[in-house]
Amino acid sequence: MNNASVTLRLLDKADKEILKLPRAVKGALYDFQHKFKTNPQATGLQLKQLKGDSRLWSARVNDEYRALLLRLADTDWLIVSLKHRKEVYENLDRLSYGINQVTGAIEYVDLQVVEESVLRRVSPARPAAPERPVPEQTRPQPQPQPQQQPEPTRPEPLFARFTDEQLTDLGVAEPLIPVVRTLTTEEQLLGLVEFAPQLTGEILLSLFDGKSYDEVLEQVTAPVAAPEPVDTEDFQAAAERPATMVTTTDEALREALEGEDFGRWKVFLHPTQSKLVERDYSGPARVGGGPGTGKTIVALHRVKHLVEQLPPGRNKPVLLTTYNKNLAADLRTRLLELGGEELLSRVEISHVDQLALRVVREAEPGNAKQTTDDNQVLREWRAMLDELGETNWDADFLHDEWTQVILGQAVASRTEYFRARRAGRGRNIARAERAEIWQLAEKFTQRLDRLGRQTWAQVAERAARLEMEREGRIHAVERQREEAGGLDNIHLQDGSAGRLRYRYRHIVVDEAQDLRPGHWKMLRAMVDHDRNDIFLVGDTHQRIYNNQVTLGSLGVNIRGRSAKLTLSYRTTRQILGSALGVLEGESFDDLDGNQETLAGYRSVLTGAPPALHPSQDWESEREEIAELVSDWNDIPLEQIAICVPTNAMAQEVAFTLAQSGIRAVEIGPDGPRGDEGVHIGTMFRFKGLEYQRMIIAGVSEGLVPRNTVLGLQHSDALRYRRELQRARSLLFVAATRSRDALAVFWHGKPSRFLAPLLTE
Ligand SMILES: Nc1ncnc2c1ncn2[C@@H]1O[C@H](COP(=O)(O)OP(=O)(O)OP(=O)(O)O)[C@@H](O)[C@H]1O
Repeated sequence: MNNASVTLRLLDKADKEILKLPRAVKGALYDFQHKFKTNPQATGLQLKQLKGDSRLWSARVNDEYRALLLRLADTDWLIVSLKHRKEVYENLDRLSYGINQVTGAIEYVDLQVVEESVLRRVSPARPAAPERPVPEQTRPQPQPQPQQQPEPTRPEPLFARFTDEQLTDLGVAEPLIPVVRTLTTEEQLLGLVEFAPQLTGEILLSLFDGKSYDEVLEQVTAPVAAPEPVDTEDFQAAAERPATMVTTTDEALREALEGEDFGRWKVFLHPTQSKLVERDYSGPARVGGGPGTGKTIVALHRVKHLVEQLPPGRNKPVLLTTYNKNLAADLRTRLLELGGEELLSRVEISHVDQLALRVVREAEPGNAKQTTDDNQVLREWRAMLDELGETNWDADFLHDEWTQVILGQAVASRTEYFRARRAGRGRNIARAERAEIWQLAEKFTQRLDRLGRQTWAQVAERAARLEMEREGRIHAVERQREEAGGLDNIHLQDGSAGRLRYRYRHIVVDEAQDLRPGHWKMLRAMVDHDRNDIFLVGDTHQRIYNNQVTLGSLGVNIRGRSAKLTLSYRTTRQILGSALGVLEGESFDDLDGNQETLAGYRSVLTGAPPALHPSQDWESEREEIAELVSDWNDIPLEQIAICVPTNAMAQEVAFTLAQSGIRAVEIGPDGPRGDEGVHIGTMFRFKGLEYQRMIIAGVSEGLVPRNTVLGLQHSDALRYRRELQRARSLLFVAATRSRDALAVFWHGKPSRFLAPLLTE
């Protein structure tokens, strides 16, 4: 045996066993992997084949513990479990392993562990359906109710309507079928899911939640099915498939064995995630998917993958960008965790406005304008309209029109504006009205100029123009080179042009749904049209700013390179069902003018349904919130967040909490303004964030959506619809931030968006 090249890997779920072990055993395991890789045959390791079995081996970790290993090939080993010495050698038939015939993944099951987990959950009095009904999308099939008779009949098994063959065709691990047949309650099913291979859990929960066989086949199985026929004897080929979730590098193995804070996201990507990370795309690619499906995780791994393909160097040819400063800081932290300083040193991380501002400053070093946020700009619009005595147009409308149509499409003249497309902008506007708007927009631009201010939309638009001009110069140089017959013998007219290159080789964008058209044009011009040029992740259901774009029209052609993640790693099935209810009836785009749905969006995590808290008035609501936060004293305050409709309400909640002695920090545009305390902010601030428990407060009619939105219903029906959708998306984002618990508060009349939750 060639000891120098021993491969040792860890199968997913074995890490969960390891996490539960005493610290000393983990330490021993760490030493074990080192010794094993040096020489598996070393006597101290007592490597031996388990009786009657060709692939399953055991090795000594310490006096008490043994590692169970699958021998994939001569020098290729896979740790599948870690057990107490006494548990390893009895009843070996219970240890089952094989290659899933649908996905080609290696699966390992300890039937005894699964059976015990199911038995622990036996609770005969409980019906099979979840404790509380959930909305239609995730509603389980009607289940038989327990009989009222003194002699209860046995409840029907959960999966009686499916044949064994159907279950295995979907990808359920074959050795588990007999146990699956015994399940009669949701609790038991959850017991099985805990120790079953990942796919088995996903399939069974989807069926349990009411999805049809065909839906599960399409949404759960097909995305992970092996593209080629599966050889169920070829373990080494199976180990290389994305469907087999294993550690692939020594470092990842060490981390998984070591880590108290071991991040599974760093190592065990879902097969659908890893395929997207590793794919070679012929041009810009997009990954969509509901909240918590790991889009950011995929973006981070994609960056790592791209960096690994780069030739050695010291520059930063990869740009990772997102919507705001806070999220960019978070990306930096996580990228560092994923790949250390070495990875970070090849990646530029900037939020997109910062990037645009840098481009503008670089081109106009004298530009000392102050950049103003949307609220200030709106105030300025109002002030101008007041001064002009203008009552035909309201500030919000003009601001949106200026930002989205005039700046968004880089409209440069009145004539161009007459012709500009106003798709999705609400009511039609006649030519004479356009002339009025154009004049007001010009006045407003001059006013800002005089004040020495600029808006972020102006910066984005300016940066886009500058970058496009720059790209034009790059093309001109290339043409010169070609005409001169090569690089060496050319005489460049512009001395600087020789150094002029695209700024990046690859661009990765998170939170893509909220970028402005100007941002896209700028990014497009920063990278050559080449393989793997732009990779963007985002979810239009979470679009909370009015920046609807059609990427194709901005030069970012994602057609044919669009994919979707559907398994939530954050939100429980209960919260997910309620959150989907909030979006009911709306339709969403795919960033490229087509429709996008959340079909297949699911979770295997289970928890309590959202708690609903009606209150008399705002004051009592705040007091009840303070009480709930005091009750949640089993977790750090920073893991709790409170989300409210307005800034004023955020301050009021913070005040009430302070009176109860609870520390709180507000989340500003750049993130939390302090380290300690419950996080409080408006719904806008929670984009991309995640908390253990979440309170959404003030979900009252008139606040969510705002009265001003409701007022548009008769004056501007299209804009009303759009604003209503945006308000729904805001609530959807807020509701999907929590991992464990969600509490919804309101006073007076509940928001119309809560109707699906209240009628259950
Ligand atoms: N393969 C994985 N293994 C373990 N955890 C994962 C995995 N993928 C994602 N997660 C976890 O799920 C959570 C959500 O991931 P992430 O933030 O990437 O989702 P997202 O799709 O970007 O969410 P949102 O759209 O709500 O911002 C995070 O806690 C992340 O660590």
